[in-house]
Amino acid sequence: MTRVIGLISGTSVDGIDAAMVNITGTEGDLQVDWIAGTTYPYPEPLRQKILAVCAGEPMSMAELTELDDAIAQTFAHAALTLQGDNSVELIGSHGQTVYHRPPQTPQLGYSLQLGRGAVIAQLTGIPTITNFRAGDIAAGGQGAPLVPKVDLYLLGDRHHYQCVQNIGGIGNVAFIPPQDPSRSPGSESPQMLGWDTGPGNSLIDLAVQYLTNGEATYDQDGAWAAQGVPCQPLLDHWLHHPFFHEPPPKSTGRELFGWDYFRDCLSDAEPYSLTPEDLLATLTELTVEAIAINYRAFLPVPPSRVLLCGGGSRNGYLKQRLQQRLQEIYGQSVAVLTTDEVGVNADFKEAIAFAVLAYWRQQGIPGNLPECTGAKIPTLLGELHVPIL
Ligand SMILES: Nc1ncnc2c1ncn2[C@@H]1O[C@H](COP(=O)(O)OP(=O)(O)OP(=O)(O)O)[C@@H](O)[C@H]1O
Ligand SMILES: CC(=O)N[C@H]1[C@@H]2OC[C@@H](O2)[C@@H](O)[C@@H]1O[C@H](C)C(=O)O
Repeated sequence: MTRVIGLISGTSVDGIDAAMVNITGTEGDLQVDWIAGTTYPYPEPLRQKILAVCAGEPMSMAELTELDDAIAQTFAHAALTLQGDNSVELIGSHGQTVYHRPPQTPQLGYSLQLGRGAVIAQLTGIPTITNFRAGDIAAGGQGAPLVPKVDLYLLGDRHHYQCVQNIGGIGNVAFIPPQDPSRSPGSESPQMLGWDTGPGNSLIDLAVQYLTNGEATYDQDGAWAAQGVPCQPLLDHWLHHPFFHEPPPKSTGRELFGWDYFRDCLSDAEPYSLTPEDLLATLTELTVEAIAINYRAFLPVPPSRVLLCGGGSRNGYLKQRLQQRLQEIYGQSVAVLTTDEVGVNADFKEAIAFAVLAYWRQQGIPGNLPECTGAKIPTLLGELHVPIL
């Protein structure tokens, strides 16, 4: 058994999710037992700097290195706070994505996560694995999504065609066909798939901040959007965005669905004189429709159930709209649950996944799935930093 802490701050930049778990087994026999989790907020000035650099604001190398170390120190504190009196053998730290560029043949992708591992290892005294995306990218992959292989072993089911749908700042899906070991060798099952579906909460959050002058950061439970009506012509216009129609493998980030895109949305919306409620309903519908379009175009069979995770799984209005939309496109009811309902904490699944990816790195097991990232081969993910005692 290995006790591991997984750390991540995602594209919402809402704080560091830290999960402490006990891990045994390898792949098919992987067992992850939950011990504790916490979300450790960034100090507000640090959060603002991260959002600024994500929005493309210029920064000197000196400022960038300061930011890198400030993030590493905050991640280390999050790990130490969660660790308490427990003995922890390994940390898997995703870090903070500040830039993500998907590959464009012949150019490789590039993905930059800040919070350097040597500092985290030194401050915590715990071996730390970081920089998980680089190995997949060097093998020609998108470097994302990396969580699907963990989803496969934690959430794979004998009978269901499942979609594990993360709705963070950005949305991503892992499509997992039934994992029935008794299936006869000749009876081919569709392969596992995974890709980014487009905006998750990023545009909804930006709209709430814009509409409240920064007083609020998100639409709790979707209560504000639920009072509005989506503007169909505007939605149809936004859905022409090529990312929604690009076949997988594909990945994205705040570079595509951040402030600049939101400003374009606002100017597109001007002729319709929408109320705040209608604007939020339309942006929420964009997230729903992006998921539905991607499923309809790229899944080989309809999912029999969808397991939601990430903060968007707490948005009751969004969840209800997704269920209705999937029923409309497939002409049959599709169960939409949260991963909590099948035993995996929906708020901490990504943090748990980076604990598992670190554990796999230590065991010499590849963490990527080429069918999801487009990498040429399965590769070891991450770099090990050992504290100097
Ligand atoms: N109760 C809630 N109601 C509605 N939305 C919520 C609720 N709780 C969280 N959210 C949304 O979830 C977002 C955070 O989600 P999450 O932490 O999964 O994103 P992330 O991990 O930063 O992003 P990514 O998965 O893209 O890296 C918040 O910014 C907010 O929009
Ligand atoms: C570059 C980057 O940080 N991408 C994230 C982001 O957040 C959601 C989506 O875009 C996802 O594919 C990816 O993270 C998750 C943890 C992944 O790699 O599976």
